[in-house]
Amino acid sequence: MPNALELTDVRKRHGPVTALDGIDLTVTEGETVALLGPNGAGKSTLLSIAVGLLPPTSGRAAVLGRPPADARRAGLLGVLPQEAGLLDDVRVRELVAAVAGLYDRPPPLAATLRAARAEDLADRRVGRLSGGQKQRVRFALALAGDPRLLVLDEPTAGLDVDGRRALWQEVRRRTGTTVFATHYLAEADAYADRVVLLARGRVIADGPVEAIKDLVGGGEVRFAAGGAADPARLRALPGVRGVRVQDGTVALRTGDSDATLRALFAAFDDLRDVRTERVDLEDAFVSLTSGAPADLTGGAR
Ligand SMILES: Nc1ncnc2c1ncn2[C@@H]1O[C@H](COP(=O)(O)OP(=O)(O)OP(=O)(O)O)[C@@H](O)[C@H]1O
Repeated sequence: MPNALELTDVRKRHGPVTALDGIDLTVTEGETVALLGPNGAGKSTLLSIAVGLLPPTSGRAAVLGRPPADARRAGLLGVLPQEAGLLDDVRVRELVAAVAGLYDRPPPLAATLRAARAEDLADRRVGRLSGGQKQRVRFALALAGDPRLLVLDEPTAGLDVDGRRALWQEVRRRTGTTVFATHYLAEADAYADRVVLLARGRVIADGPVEAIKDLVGGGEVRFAAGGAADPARLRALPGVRGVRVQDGTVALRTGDSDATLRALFAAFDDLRDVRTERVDLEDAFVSLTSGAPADLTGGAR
């Protein structure tokens, strides 16, 4: 069975800007994959190439074993691009019906509108809709061919709480493959099986949500350096990824602050000034980009 999505050494240059710098990515059928990364990391460029809306400078993209544009035409691929323009003068029902009409076996229009929570918008003119309502219509267009691969670029942008919940409910309900870009770790956490972390056009980490959460959502445990400042002993504590001793303070980078703290208190009885801090996502991204790629798959991928 072909993979849902396969990118092989994909590079994209815009003049002097390298947007993608050698991306290899395989998504198997049935996976829900979140693409995370700071602004300018290359998420939209990657997704645009994956769905055939942008040609790569070099490398190859395939959707279900076909060139992405073919897969789109065959109704295998549904796309919600970032900031896609919509025709203003038509009614929602006409627009969704016209797009569904491009496919061989589209689901009934009512089902598509319902799935995107756009039924109540059916008779409205697209140009008069609010930003969040337009996003629902874009989602309906992505669902219109009942695709096997759904690619969503920041799908919840502009949606209210109810709209976000409805969108994720629909993604969960579907049996196909979904790849989505988001800035929200919480969305990746709740809805993805796997997270691909991008920075500066490269994949810097790729693995199950829990492993990435540890990596980017870890913390730091600090305390006054005293008898417990032996770095080798500290490095052996559960969760610890790095040890720094500076100006009389020990700082432990950890993927599991609770486990590290428990072991620390059990191992040393002269601890003073113990504090824990969470490392924020942006800090984690910055520190990850300066290091080697993190393989969290145990070589499985
Ligand atoms: N048409 C273009 N011309 C020149 N540079 C571009 C173009 N499109 C993207 N870039 C650059 O490529 C890089 C990757 O951009 P991209 O939009 O893919 O990032 P992103 O991760 O989606 O960012 P964001 O989170 O802000 O949406 C950025 O440096 C961007 O400025």
